[in-house]
Amino acid sequence: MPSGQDGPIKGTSKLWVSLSTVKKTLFVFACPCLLAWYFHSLYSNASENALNRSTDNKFRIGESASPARSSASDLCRRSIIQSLGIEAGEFGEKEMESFENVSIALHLNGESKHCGETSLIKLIETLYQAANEMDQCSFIFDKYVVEAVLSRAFQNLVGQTCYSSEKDRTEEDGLYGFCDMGTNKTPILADHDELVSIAYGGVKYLPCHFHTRQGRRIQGVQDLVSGLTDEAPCPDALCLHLYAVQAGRHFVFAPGAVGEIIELPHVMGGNPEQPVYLRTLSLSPRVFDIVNFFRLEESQDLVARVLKEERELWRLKRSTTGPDSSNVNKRRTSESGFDTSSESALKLKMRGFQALGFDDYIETYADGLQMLRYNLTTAYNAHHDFYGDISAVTGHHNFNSAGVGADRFATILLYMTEHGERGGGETVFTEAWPTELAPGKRVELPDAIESLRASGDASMLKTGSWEETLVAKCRSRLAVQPHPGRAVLFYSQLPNGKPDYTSLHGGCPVLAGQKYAANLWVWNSHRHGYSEAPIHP
Ligand SMILES: O=C(O)CCC(=O)C(=O)O
Ligand SMILES: [Fe+2]
Repeated sequence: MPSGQDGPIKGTSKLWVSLSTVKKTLFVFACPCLLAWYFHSLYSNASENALNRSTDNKFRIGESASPARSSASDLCRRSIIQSLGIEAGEFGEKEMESFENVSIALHLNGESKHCGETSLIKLIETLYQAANEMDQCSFIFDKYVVEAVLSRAFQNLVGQTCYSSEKDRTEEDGLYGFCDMGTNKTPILADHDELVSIAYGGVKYLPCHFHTRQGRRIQGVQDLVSGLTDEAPCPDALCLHLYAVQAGRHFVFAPGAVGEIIELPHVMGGNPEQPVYLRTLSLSPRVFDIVNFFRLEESQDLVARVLKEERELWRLKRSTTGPDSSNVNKRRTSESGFDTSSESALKLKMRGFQALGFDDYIETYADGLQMLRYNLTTAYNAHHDFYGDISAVTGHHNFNSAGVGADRFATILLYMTEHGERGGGETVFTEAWPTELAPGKRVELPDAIESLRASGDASMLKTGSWEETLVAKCRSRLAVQPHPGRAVLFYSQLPNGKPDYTSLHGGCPVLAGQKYAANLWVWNSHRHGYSEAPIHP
């Protein structure tokens, strides 16, 4: 059973706060200048091998499409080129030529290995074909149109190798079968109605959304070019890695190795002068340090505030578990309280969404910041932060995140204190081994218990108690040591929404001092208790 308590619900209306500069591609075609026509003629023949549909209604790559171009296709070509900033003189012929050498790797959400590869120039050519076929030529490219057009272009370019491995999908479905997981597996997110579906072969598919390796959502055609700077210098000759994310799902970071760094230049951290970046601690479960996420004063402010809190629902008191905050759990002996409204809590929640690759902060997807206090010997035994499909218990909320339900998706744990090497208080991931340890050096639990007892470090705990066993795990499994200002991210769900059972973790018994920490929980959709939340049928 996860840490209970969704936290008091502040209100039932959606609060939308735009986090990032909304990069809507808004290029008004006011003056069809010579340059546009130059590029128009330069590229007028270049796209004829793109997005071709054969008579059996399957996409074919590399075959020639009908060369007859309508004026709509001219408009598409001009508008895409203009969206790249070329008409504004930002990019000249040389830049366009250089796009040919820029490779783009497409990954399925959460996959470190790419499933397909193309060049930027091919993608641009295919984009205007796709926009034309979808009747979406315009000098104003809405973000959702861009996503639909990109989905269609990638379906054509790499759809033969980028497809879903889910049981109910085949190679034939290509990328569309991945982007649209079907009505039973597509949670209705806050922006669901804005999605622009793609009609193909008599079927309508929901589009993917596309993110850079750092998690930024592609919002306009020009982001394909500005995204390049995120990757410079081109690693392994692939200059831009894009991640296709299924409709209804969220971007999940996809490192290839422990220790890998992922910079988050779009996130303004605790110290605005210093960069924010992820350091990969584990691949399964996916655990990361978020370096420079928050600063000491923010942490002190949160602690001071919760200590002053007197209202029953929010004040620090013995923690409970379960979605309705009703059960005192013998295996969770900490105290907890909620900060749903302070400026620091709101700022951190917004920063958390931004770090996760959300382009909007959605209040109904977050619990209130949960403040934690652990006195000597108190702890939280290994648990998952997701609830699982417990609709039978709660009666109405649909927690089945693998379907259309909503459950906890990711946790950002904030630490406010430190306890020294042997002072406990770590967060242990009991299914993962310490990063730096060679496989031959791993210590199994019975040996870990024996050496703990020999050390006398846990003498204040009852022999044979779950707390003692937990300390032994904390010393032999992947454990994150608390430090003031340290923040750790881990996912409770897999990229397809299924619960990640390897995310089992616990708060280790505190053996020195008093621990303060906070949970920032992000759900995959509207959380339990809100009127928009998914209801079990
Ligand atoms: O205190 C910790 O280190 C972990 C806390 C935790 O996992 C929780 O409250 O859900
Ligand atoms: Fe937890």
